[in-house]
Amino acid sequence: MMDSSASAGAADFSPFDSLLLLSFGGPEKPDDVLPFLKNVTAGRGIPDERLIEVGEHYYSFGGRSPINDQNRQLIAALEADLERREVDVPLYWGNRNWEPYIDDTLRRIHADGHRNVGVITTSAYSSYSSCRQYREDLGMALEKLHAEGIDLTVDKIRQYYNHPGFVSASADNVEAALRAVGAGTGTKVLFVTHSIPQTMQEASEVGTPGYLRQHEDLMRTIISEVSERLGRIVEGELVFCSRSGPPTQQWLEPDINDRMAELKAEGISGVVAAPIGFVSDHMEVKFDLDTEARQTASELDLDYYRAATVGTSEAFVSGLVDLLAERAAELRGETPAVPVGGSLPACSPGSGACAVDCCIGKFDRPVAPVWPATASGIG
Ligand SMILES: CC1=C(CCC(=O)O)c2cc3nc(cc4[nH]c(cc5[nH]c(cc1n2)c(C)c5CCC(=O)O)c(CCC(=O)O)c4C)C(CCC(=O)O)=C3C
Ligand SMILES: [Fe+2]
Repeated sequence: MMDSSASAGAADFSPFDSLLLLSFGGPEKPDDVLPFLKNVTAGRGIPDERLIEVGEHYYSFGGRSPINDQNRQLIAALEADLERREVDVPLYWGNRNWEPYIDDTLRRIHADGHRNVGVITTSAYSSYSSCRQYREDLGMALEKLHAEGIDLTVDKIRQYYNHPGFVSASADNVEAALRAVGAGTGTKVLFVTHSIPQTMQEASEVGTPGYLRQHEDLMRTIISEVSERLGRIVEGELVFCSRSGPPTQQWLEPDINDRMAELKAEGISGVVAAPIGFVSDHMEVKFDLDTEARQTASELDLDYYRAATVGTSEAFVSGLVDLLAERAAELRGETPAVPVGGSLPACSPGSGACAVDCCIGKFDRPVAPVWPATASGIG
């Protein structure tokens, strides 16, 4: 664990004079659903039928995604942690797809007199959707603001799937779930994440170990940690949810529903779904896991239990603040400890190795922060 520096007075967050939680965003009321979905899918080639279907998921929850309230809670938890460390740097909130939009928030940050923003995103892994696209969002917002005569500097923490805070919070959740179901043999842990197109998976392998290997690494770390804590071998595998895109396009498989049917046929009696791909119980978790996969399990007569997401757990939240402190120290030219749990190295910028063209998308868009490619090439 990193030293939180709490006892040694205020932790040094310079050069950051402001912080930003950058997230996906979601609708707050039924009228928001369609404009939100248009924002998400602009230029992404998602079939209309899929959009209508996903719109229904939101309407069945009153047209309100849980994600915004969860981010408000995460902000409150981060602020409490910063206060404990006597760090007097304000934390703001911006989203890719819904209010408060990133450019509006950056404008506010500037108007409040701040110039150097430290960013946390709500995505733990490397891929276009979960890392680079946020850098593009920042890059495009900065370009827009620059045209208005407003200039800011942004930097962000590394992808944190293997940061000890995220790893231990995730392991705690799997352990708690297995204790709750009192499972012995015959129960399997299905580690669940968002499916992505095969092409996006391949792009993620250019400058990092890749989306898939990162999940597998965390899964193995959790399995060995929880097996040790429970004193028995935990069985688990990686499955996917929330596939979209046209059927002709290859996405990561197996889908959790398909895999549960096979496992039932193989004699498995129950599953624990552990959503390691998501940091809170947003719509993918509430609909794809708690509604759809639970229903599939019930039809298959398979016991089903969903493990918690990291949410606002202490280990996760203080890990994020440690990551901000780590990045701030790097920007001051220091070489802070870059702790990892698992067998893969720290992701950029902790290792300084994220290539400029890492996880490149299909558009030629500016990115911020811009990290130079390094000789090692692997982050
Ligand atoms: C890797 C990944 C994460 C995890 C990392 C992260 O958290 O960032 C994630 C999170 C989320 N995805 C979300 C919602 C949606 N994602 C969609 C579409 C897509 N997601 C993709 C990937 C990911 N998505 C991809 C490759 C697409 C296809 C379109 C494209 O290539 O961009 C669509 C369009 C309809 C559909 O096709 O499902 C929606 C509505 C919400 C908000 C939930 C809420 O409202 O509570 C969250 C947190
Ligand atoms: Fe998504």
